[in-house]
Amino acid sequence: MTRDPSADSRISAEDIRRRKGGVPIVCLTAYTYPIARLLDPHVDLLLVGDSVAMVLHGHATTLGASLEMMIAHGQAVMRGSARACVVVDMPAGSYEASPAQAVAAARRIVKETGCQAVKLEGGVDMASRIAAIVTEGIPVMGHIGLQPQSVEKDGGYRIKGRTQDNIAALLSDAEAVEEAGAFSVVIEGTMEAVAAKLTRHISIPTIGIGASADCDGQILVIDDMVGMTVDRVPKFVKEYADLRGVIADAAARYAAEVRNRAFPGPDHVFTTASAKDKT
Ligand SMILES: Nc1nc(=O)c2c([nH]1)NC[C@@H]1CN(c3ccc(C(=O)N[C@@H](CCC(=O)O)C(=O)O)cc3)CN21
Ligand SMILES: CC(C)C(=O)C(=O)O
Ligand SMILES: [Mg+2]
Repeated sequence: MTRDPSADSRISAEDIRRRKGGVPIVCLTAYTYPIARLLDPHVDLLLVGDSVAMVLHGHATTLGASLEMMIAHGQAVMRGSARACVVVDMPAGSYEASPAQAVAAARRIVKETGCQAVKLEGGVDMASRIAAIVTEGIPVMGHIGLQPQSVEKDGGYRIKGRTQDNIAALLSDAEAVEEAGAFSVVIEGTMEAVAAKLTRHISIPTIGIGASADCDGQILVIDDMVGMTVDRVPKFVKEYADLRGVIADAAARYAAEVRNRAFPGPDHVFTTASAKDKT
């Protein structure tokens, strides 16, 4: 049940673009209908990240995400959100080959999910893909710095902007993404001072993750933020809740009550004496 998909009350990519330098833009990932329902009132932007392949599907890296996977989760998030700008990650292998491949994948994502924008990883090297998608009328969010889809090429998740060469490359990437027409850009896993410098250097909003409080907005993976991630969480994550603990405790109490026959109790079964049956 998509809530009012045509309503212009939904935050657009252009609305996000206009928020450069203003109140920080609040972003989180979302992969499912119930989480989209819960987060939508609190955030400006929901990202259906390809991190879904790791966080929900148990793949070792985001390279396990497919176009079909991203579309299925994008549809679920759109059904649960009414207000946020919804952005869907383009998975590895769906846009690198050519601008034409990128346009075909972006069109399919938007057509099948109704999302507001797509995101892809890369700077100077992927600027032609961004420009081609934007020309089709589909807003694009960039993603520079630490690019998880390049984890095999980089030999791990390495923080960027530690050397002068690296800083110059990041500045070129930020410029290229802006010039290609992106409405905003994620800056992931960079030295703090570099993220702040990139934010001042370009006129589109920067969304930081493991970056800097001086970015124009912040994003985290929802499961990390609520303490649901079972694998090691990156250093930059702040856990605002302990859902692992809440779920483990609930499972332990349920298991004990099933074993000692305390569950189901009188309120959880149908008998002629129970009020529930009189409806
Ligand atoms: N659950 C989850 N949350 C994330 O934020 C996230 C993922 N998964 N998977 C894809 C990427 C990978 N992320 C990461 C993971 C680790 C570091 C990190 O701590 N890097 C250290 C160690 C590098 C190394 O081992 O070589 C660094 O100093 O670079 C950074 C970003 C962020 N992304
Ligand atoms: C964390 C963000 C930026 C992301 O790309 C993802 O979740 O896939
Ligand atoms: Mg991603």
